[in-house]
Amino acid sequence: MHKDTKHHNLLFVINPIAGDIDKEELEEEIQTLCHADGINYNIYKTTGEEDKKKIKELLAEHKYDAVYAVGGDGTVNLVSCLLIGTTTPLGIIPLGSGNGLSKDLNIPQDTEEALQLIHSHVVRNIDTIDVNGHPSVHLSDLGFNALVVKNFSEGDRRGPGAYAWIALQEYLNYVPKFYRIETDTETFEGEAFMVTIANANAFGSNANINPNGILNDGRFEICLIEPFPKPAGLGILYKLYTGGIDSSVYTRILSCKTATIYNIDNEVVHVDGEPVEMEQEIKVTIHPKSLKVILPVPEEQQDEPPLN
Ligand SMILES: Nc1ncnc2c1ncn2[C@@H]1O[C@H](COP(=O)(O)OP(=O)(O)OP(=O)(O)O)[C@@H](O)[C@H]1O
Repeated sequence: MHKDTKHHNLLFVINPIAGDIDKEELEEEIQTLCHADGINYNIYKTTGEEDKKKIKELLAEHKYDAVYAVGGDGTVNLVSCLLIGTTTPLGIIPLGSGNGLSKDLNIPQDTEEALQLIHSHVVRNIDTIDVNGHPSVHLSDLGFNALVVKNFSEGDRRGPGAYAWIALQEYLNYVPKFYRIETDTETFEGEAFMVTIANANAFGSNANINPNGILNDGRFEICLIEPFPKPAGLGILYKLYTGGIDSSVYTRILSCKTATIYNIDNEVVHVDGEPVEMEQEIKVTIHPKSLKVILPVPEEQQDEPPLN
């Protein structure tokens, strides 16, 4: 068994609806694993109402060694908001329709394997981003994708098929919006199809909008897809799914530590997959290494003796 530290007291925040996956068996597995390792644990099931307040109360009452978010990127964001700037690490058991951050962190997508992180892991620090007071750990967007996310979250159907269908319908009529973006190093002014504020790399769909992003380099990227003729859409999609979007003539990447985005056309915004209402002026700042995350033990360390 290899660990940076042994955890004795865990909280699991389970989103029962995430990914449309039944999680009752998972609760039994958590019980078996924790009992086998002498770990105390609590489970909090989200309701979608006042979850942040209730989890905050649990965190104040108990001294948890780690909190596992069991769900998709929305659940990961909910838990992260409460752990940023603390010494308590975030664990992820990816069980949503979008599990983007867990993929960027190389957390196993298989539930049994991800649960092994309870026994064996390392803890590392990653950057987080503040988007007008909303913490973002993964990817936030203005423009086309944010509109699709909003329509998807308001719809009844879940899953990648429903998302793709909404995206196709919106794509046919979408008109790029106007933005002014001032970063600590450069200024962009013009129309864009999509503006992504990227701490990480790829959306849960595996579309890699920021192939060279590093989660702990003290910087974030603003990834622009500029207006393009509709027939070029397939080529852009291909590059998004093959890790080459930065080579497209329609993209521009601004690497920075701070930025102000003037959302002049009041386009919709999402933060880590959740639609959010925002002012026209959006201030973005990086908080370097402000969140501790639980990760698989890197292969090269697997034969070393445990630290304690
Ligand atoms: N018990 C619940 N009933 C309904 N909605 C819930 C419940 N618990 C959490 N939610 C909502 O689930 C969303 C987060 O879901 P998450 O991203 O973790 O999983 P997901 O399957 O990827 O979701 P989505 O498909 O909506 O992106 C939040 O909008 C939250 O308000």
